[in-house]
Amino acid sequence: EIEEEELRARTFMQIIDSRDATLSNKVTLASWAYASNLTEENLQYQLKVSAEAAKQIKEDWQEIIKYNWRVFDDGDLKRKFEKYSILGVSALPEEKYSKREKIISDMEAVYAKAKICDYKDQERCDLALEPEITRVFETSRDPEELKHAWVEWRKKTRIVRDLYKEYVDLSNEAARLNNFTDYTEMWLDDFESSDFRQQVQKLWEQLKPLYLQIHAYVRFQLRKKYGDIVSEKGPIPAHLLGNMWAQVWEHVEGFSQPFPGKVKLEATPEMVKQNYTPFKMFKLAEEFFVSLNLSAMPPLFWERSILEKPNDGRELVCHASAWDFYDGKDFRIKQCTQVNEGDLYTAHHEMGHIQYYLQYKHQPVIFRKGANSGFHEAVGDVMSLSVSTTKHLKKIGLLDSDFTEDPEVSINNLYKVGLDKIAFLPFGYLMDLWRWDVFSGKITPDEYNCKWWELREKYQGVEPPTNRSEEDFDPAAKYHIVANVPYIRYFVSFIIQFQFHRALCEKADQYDPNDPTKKLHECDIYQSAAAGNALANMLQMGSSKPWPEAMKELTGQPNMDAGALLEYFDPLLKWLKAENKKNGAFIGWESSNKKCS
Ligand SMILES: C=C(C[SeH])C(=O)N1CCC[C@H]1C(=O)O
Ligand SMILES: [Zn+2]
Repeated sequence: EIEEEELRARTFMQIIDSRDATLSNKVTLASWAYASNLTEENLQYQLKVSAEAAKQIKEDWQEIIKYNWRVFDDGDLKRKFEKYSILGVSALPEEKYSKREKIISDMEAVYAKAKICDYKDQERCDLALEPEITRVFETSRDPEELKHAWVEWRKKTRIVRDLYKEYVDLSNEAARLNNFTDYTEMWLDDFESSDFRQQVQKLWEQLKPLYLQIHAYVRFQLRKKYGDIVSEKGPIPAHLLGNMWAQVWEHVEGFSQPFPGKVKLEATPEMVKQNYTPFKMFKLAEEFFVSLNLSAMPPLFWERSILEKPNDGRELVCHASAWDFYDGKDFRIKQCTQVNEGDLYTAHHEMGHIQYYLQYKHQPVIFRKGANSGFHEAVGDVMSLSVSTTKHLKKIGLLDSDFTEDPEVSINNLYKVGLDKIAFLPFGYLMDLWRWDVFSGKITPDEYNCKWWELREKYQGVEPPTNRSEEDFDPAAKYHIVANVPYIRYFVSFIIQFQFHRALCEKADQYDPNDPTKKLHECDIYQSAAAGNALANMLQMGSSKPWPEAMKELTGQPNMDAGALLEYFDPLLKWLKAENKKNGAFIGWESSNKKCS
């Protein structure tokens, strides 16, 4: 009677799948409505729809667990039941479920609506994170102005500290109702690898020497520019690195290029000169995907996406995001796009999510996810690795027409990419190192902030511009913390995207380890259908198979491997080591003299 039960189970799964599609569409529409217009009415509607969905999911789950799915023959059917048998946060009793949903929505709204006063004009107090405060970090070279923005933003976002503690407790309660030890274990279940944390720790250890070199070089350059506020051997003051969270450092490139005096490697002036608009930026991104024989954006994408910040006075979540509405037709991006190079790469990043949605839209809903969440974050960045090459930027007319390649310019560009990709690694790691310990109880609420700064110093070698205390709650200054979005996916992405890039560059005949004229960091896969087809074959799998099988499908081997990133940046590592030696730059950092109490 196993066969008979398996037949019934197959029919039942089809019913569950279509029910899941309808429900997911409704929940996503309500969530989009609120995120795009943060009114009380839209919040109430989102909470109502979310509560109803949780109720329905719990009812379906009662049915699902009645099947003896562990002994089924059909692996595909088994995998569906295995995934549906984990109820998730819907396991919470209704009022606790809604309480937790409201807490997350409220924390996200605080972040989205937060405003600070202008350093130069204290009367003007309407500066939002995007675009105003972001622009200060990218353009100001006044340490006092940067410190003001850094401190004031954190004063406005730390007010969620008590909400966050409740969110942690409710999330752990939900995890335990799913037979996980805590919410950390529930998050990590996604990676389907029992030793995932060890794998990630080992990857960081392989990458740390490269990070130490770029950290030492950047600190040396910042000390030259800003003087003694940057110590010779201590951590780097976080407000001087061109980014609110010091997570990417490309905005210090202008005054720290390995070979100064070379042509500027920035596309922004050309974009402005050529009257680029956000729409044109996304059209350019689409054209890159189509050139690889991948899918164009469907009509609804252009009709329903929000590609620039609305100027009708509404409040909305500006943090860039890509949305799947689970009906095979409606896919959207919401991004408060500015016309600059960084946002052009973000546009490619977000469109990478949409491409993944399009490639797996034929899958049952339960498999319409990345092979793991790091895969989803990597797709768009793989495109940007090609787009950001000087040869590509020149090809699309975004570099000076009289631009000429030479080995020093190549190092300058590799350095610029490194200020994004290498600098990011410890931040991408420590975000969830902190949260894993918070959910597991190793970090208690009375030490939330000072443990955060311990990790920021230990892994990233940065320090706050002023002393901190437990009055502060600096993790909440970062979107993903208040929005309940895991982060280790980005650390994974920044490693595997180089494995994907290397595989695609070989397919595009743009890279050959034995041919010095086909270097990995100069590869541009543009217009290679061979590369695009190989990528599509992997993307179409969705999460229907464990991620090592998807990794093997594209790269020929099943593991995460730092080797591709190290190979890509090897010429830069050689240059940095020599330069740091020549400058007598201190490698690593001594403990900070800033206090947290
Ligand atoms: C662009 C997105 C939306 Se999925 C993002 O959150 N990213 C992309 C890179 C890292 C991380 C961040 O901004 O912190
Ligand atoms: Zn993303």
